[in-house]
Amino acid sequence: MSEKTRVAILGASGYTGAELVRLLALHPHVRITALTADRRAGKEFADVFPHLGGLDLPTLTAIDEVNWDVVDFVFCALPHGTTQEVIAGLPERIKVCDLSADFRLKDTALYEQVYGAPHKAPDLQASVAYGLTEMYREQVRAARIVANPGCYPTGIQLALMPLLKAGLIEAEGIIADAKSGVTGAGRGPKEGTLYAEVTEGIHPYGVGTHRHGPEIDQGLTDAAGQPVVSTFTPHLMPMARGILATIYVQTAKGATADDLRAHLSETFSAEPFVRVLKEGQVPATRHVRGSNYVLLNAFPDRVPGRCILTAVEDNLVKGASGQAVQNMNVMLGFDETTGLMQQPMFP
Ligand SMILES: NC(=O)C1=CN([C@@H]2O[C@H](COP(=O)(O)OP(=O)(O)OC[C@H]3O[C@@H](n4cnc5c(N)ncnc54)[C@H](OP(=O)(O)O)[C@@H]3O)[C@@H](O)[C@H]2O)C=CC1
Ligand SMILES: CC(=O)N[C@@H](CCC(=O)OP(=O)(O)O)C(=O)O
Repeated sequence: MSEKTRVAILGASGYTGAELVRLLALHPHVRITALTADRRAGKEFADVFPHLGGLDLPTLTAIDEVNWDVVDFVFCALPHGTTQEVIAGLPERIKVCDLSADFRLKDTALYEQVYGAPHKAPDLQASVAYGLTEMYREQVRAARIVANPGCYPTGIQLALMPLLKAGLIEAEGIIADAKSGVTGAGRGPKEGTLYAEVTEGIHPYGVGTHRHGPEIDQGLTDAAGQPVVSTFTPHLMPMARGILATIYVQTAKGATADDLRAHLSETFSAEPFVRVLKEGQVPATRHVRGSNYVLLNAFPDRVPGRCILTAVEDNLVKGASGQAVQNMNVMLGFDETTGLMQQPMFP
């Protein structure tokens, strides 16, 4: 057995950082050699996340205290806007999977417009692969830096890209309505994620303006081979994890929901983490909790010429840390499912 890959997790005291630790604890080819935090630097990981207290892990440090000589691969789980400079400063031999939004948009001018700040590493951007693994596997395999997709764009693009590529749905009139658990907003304290603000209610946010809209359109445009501008509305749900996307599409002339489902089934038949459900089966966030699966289905609409697609995923797993481990497996030549085959917990 060759030497284990030495992994650093930057932002390990956050939700996606903790999920990375949980998943990597089962990974036979890696060893965690550095964990970083900001406010919690200096603390033991087990004191921050007692549920993972049984693991032998390094103490949380500030990023500038990491000894890069003992790191081969970096997961960057920092807030967006903080990542470009950090990654630009890493030794070139280190491969990176970035969970933030900092490198997801290929057009740096669009990035500046959407995120309201200049891109701090535009030279690196051109070589970054977008890590929607099932759609961009070969680019991921060849890349030194992979931008892990946003949680909402993961399920939405997986449902739509194959259908646009095949010409089974129209590029116009796509509407994605999505609901997320509160962990999607991160662990840092914010008024909007206080218990009293979230429980016993649901509300949309970023209506017509959410920053994942342009990210979704980037993939849809690539798949359609023509510009796609979609409608995307996220909602915050009184639950900890999970995303459900309900997507309304105009079918190409003559195409039915059965055709869409059959094409998705065929496209993903060899994919370990994307399952297309049987006719009429309704996906639920409870069916993917803690797992790296995405479940898809297609339903007929009463409105002639329209269909309804559904996608569910765990925002912290396939929507973040699970997909990041999947991308690492591809980048480093490991079996893609290594460390990721745990089944969902139910209920
Ligand atoms: N949550 C989700 O479902 C998803 C999140 N993402 C993205 O992944 C990234 C991490 O998200 P998440 O884990 O939810 O975030 P959290 O807010 O839970 O964690 C953020 C982490 O970054 C550290 N940190 C915060 N500010 C700084 C700073 N200025 N310099 C260095 N470290 C800092 C925090 O340390 P400390 O705890 O000490 O403050 C913590 O370890 C974000 O970019 C997010 O957008 C992507 C997909 C899904
Ligand atoms: C519930 C919630 O607040 N969700 C986050 C998205 C989390 C995520 O995947 O995306 P990023 O990596 O792009 O931050 C939001 O809407 O901003």
